[in-house]
Amino acid sequence: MHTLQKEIIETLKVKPSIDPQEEFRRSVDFVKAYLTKYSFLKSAVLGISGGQDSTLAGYICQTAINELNEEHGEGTYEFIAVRLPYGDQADEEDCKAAIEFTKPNKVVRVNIKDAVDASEKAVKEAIGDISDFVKGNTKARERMKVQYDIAAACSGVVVGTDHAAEAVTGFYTKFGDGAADIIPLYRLNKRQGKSILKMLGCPEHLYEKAPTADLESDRPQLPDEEALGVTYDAIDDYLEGKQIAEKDAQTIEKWFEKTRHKREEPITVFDEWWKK
Ligand SMILES: NC(=O)c1ccc[n+]([C@@H]2O[C@H](COP(=O)([O-])OP(=O)(O)OC[C@H]3O[C@@H](n4cnc5c(N)ncnc54)[C@H](O)[C@@H]3O)[C@@H](O)[C@H]2O)c1
Ligand SMILES: Nc1ncnc2c1ncn2[C@@H]1O[C@H](COP(=O)(O)O)[C@@H](O)[C@H]1O
Ligand SMILES: O=P(O)(O)OP(=O)(O)O
Ligand SMILES: [Mg+2]
Repeated sequence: MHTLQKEIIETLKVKPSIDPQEEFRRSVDFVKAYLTKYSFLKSAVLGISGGQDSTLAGYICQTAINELNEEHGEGTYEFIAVRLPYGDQADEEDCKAAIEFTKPNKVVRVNIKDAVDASEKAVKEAIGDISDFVKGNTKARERMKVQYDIAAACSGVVVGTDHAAEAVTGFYTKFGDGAADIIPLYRLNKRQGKSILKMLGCPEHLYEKAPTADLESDRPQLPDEEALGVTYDAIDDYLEGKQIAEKDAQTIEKWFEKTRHKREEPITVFDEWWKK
């Protein structure tokens, strides 16, 4: 095994194989324990995109909230699913299916288009043109901002969907979807998340769907694998400690190094990691 591969697996705490039921319970218990530790917390807030990760995180949250309400009285806690389209969402039907499967206590919808377009206009006036790619990251940050507004108004925590297969490549927007209060999928790779959804009886098309950040208007629904230049199968194998094609390992490790800053706190005079 590559030395870096070993370091990555240890850092991201990935197991070579999982028992889906056991890992599901571990995440549910984690959400329950966190919410009950701080008595003012009453809700879990999560953006539901119609993709695999938010479907899984949503089901985990709703299960945790249902159990908390059984233990503490109906209506004490709620899971708030947040729809955050930029205008019309191409995979609207998947989003509806994810909500039907997770059965949130509450669904709210905030169209982020006006806010993102206003920000783009103001920044363009100040500094000149910004690319569609940069605007894509503004969408992710606007989504996170809205979730924090809702969490603040509803005594909630913002739930993130980061997991090992995204963390290793840093395939998320810094302080956008990379920002959250709790991340119950941390430690899982993509196929482990899929196996949990399968065990839970999730509609197959939601976990077999091509993962997409869907941030760029010029390249709608661009598959993550195309943007990354490596498949999730290869990433998952790498994270499970398997030997993969040298070219794929190099691609993964290049992303890992390039995005190291995203997995650290903002850099201070005391930090040394970036000098290596
Ligand atoms: N598929 C899509 O539709 C789509 C669109 C946009 C972004 N993305 C993905 O989302 C992710 C976010 O993109 P990104 O990484 O370009 O933007 P980002 O905003 O997440 O990170 C880039 C920013 O991080 C900071 N930064 C960069 N290198 C640094 C370093 N060495 N030390 C400290 N700070 C540093 C800078 O502020 C830079 O602007 C990427 O993985 C990208 O591919 C996908
Ligand atoms: N369209 C969306 N509506 C609500 N929430 C969304 C939307 N797109 C993304 N999100 C949230 O961001 C994370 C990360 O998405 P990636 O596909 O991994 O980039 C997603 O799990 C939602 O919580
Ligand atoms: O984060 P999601 O739910 O959008 O899943 P995916 O990353 O598979 O698009
Ligand atoms: Mg997605």
